[in-house]
Amino acid sequence: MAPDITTAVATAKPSAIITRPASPPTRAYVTFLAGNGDYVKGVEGLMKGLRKVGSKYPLVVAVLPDVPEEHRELLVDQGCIVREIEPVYPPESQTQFAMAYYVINYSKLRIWEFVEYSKMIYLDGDIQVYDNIDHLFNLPDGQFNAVMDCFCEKTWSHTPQYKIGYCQQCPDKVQWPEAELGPRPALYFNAGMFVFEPCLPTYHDLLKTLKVTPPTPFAEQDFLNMYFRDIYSPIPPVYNLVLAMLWRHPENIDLERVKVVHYCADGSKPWRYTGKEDNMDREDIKMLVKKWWDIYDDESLDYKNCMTPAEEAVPVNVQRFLASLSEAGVVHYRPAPSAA
Ligand SMILES: O=c1ccn([C@@H]2O[C@H](COP(=O)(O)OP(=O)(O)O[C@H]3O[C@H](CO)[C@H](O)[C@H](O)[C@H]3O)[C@@H](O)[C@H]2O)c(=O)[nH]1
Ligand SMILES: O[C@H]1[C@H](O)[C@@H](O)[C@H](O)[C@@H](O)[C@H]1O
Ligand SMILES: [Mn+2]
Repeated sequence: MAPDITTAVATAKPSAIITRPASPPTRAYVTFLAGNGDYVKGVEGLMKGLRKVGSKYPLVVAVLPDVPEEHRELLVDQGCIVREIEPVYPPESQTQFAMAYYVINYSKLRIWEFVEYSKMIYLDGDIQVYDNIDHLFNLPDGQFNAVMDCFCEKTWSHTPQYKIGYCQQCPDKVQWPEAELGPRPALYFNAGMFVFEPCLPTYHDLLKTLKVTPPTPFAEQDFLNMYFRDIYSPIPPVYNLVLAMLWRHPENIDLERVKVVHYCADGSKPWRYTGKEDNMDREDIKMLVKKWWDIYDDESLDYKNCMTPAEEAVPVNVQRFLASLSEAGVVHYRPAPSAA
């Protein structure tokens, strides 16, 4: 076993003594926001959810330039760290109609640039956290952790998996026909939630690789699956409940234990919910949509009602100013040192 740091220092030769303590790992949650629509509600809700479960780490929101100032202010007032990112464009020759979709999704790759953090947990804006998941920051470095996806919904109809009824959630139900289709595909994660390490060489390589990779229907999700296939290490579905699992693979889910819910099924975004789309009238869906609203509407979770007296003493405009200096690298300041 490697000696701990105190032993290492005590037994080191004088020339090897560490004079400055190694800085502790810096960690944060990160989400992504594009446009002037209603996804900002999802991000406000997510911030409040992280606070409710007592997360120790801040939430960084990577925003595209088209996010209006009012929305950025709502997020700062809610205790988020807002960071603008440049859009990432897909390789040329793509049909125009899909352009916005690809730009939105590929821009997520910019978060690898946030190297002031050694480890981050990415969460989509349509995710809510119902239990503390800070322990995921302790997963071993050098891996890419995320939850395995399900292939059973119509959104997958373009794939051979869907066509033959194969799903990695129940790989024995329909066997993968190796003879006809070749080796079984690598495990595939949903990219609404993942644990990763920001890193500049990786960031540059991701963008370089993207330039020579034709866009595919699930955009950056397909791309990340391809790029990280060798270090992908699955984590249990409780860390990203893709809602279709409730009706496609109920035997794999214990709803009571679910920590993170991803409102990705068609019609399930709580702030747009009408109950009309397929499966949206299920009792478990109604319960989960209500649970999301309970957090969003809970004023006691608003940042202004949770600040310590010391934090409150710093006016919001000064906090914003400090945050922008921090972003520019002039000072180190976090408007919300923790979500709690
Ligand atoms: O107008 C938009 C659209 C998307 N988003 C951001 O982009 C994320 C991804 O979009 P969705 O959550 O609507 O997409 P899905 O969950 O249906 O999509 C899944 O597939 C996508 C690619 O097809 C991405 O990989 C996404 O992370 C993954 O969860 C959102 O959560 C949100 O954070 C916006 O801010 N504004
Ligand atoms: O991989 C897909 C993709 O992320 C879709 O956008 C989502 O709606 C599906 O549930 C998921 O299986
Ligand atoms: Mn999503």
